Amino acid sequence: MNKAVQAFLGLGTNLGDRIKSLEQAIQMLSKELGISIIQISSVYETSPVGLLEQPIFYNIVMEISTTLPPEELLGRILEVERKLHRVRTIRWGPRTIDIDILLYGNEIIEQEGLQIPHPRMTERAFALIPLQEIAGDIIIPGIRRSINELIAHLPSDQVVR
Ligand SMILES: Nc1nc2nc(S)n(CCO)c2c(=O)[nH]1
Repeated sequence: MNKAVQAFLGLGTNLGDRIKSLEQAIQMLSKELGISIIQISSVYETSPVGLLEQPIFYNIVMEISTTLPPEELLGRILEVERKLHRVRTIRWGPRTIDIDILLYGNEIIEQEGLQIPHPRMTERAFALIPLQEIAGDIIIPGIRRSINELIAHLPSDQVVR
């Protein structure tokens, strides 16, 4: 039995019934062997980052405890996205659900298709603010600034409420 690792997932959706998509993703992840959901942030309404001309996103961050190695965790996540009809059309475009691995213990992973900590999380209010809500004192491996400091330095155009 592998040791359990604390990990944080970022979930986002801006297509279709956004609350339903989040609920279904949470339900599916909670059924995955090797994944236990510890806590889930509030739902935040967030302005799109990346491709700006698209619908408003709903975002959450969840803390999990997992015995799955990172690659296996990613595989399970991609499977949940696929089941929720995540169609990868336009990069940065609208999606029914997007699940990112933000943190996996204190690990730093740089692989094709798997970068942890998530490479853009320190610039994204939609990841940092829900993360602050459930784990404000967490240290991001390789980043010297605290979550609060990172949030304080974000561009003001990212609206999260
Ligand atoms: N506000 C917001 N903007 C986003 N741009 C992309 S791409 N995504 C998908 C997550 O990488 C999001 C998102 O989840 N929320």
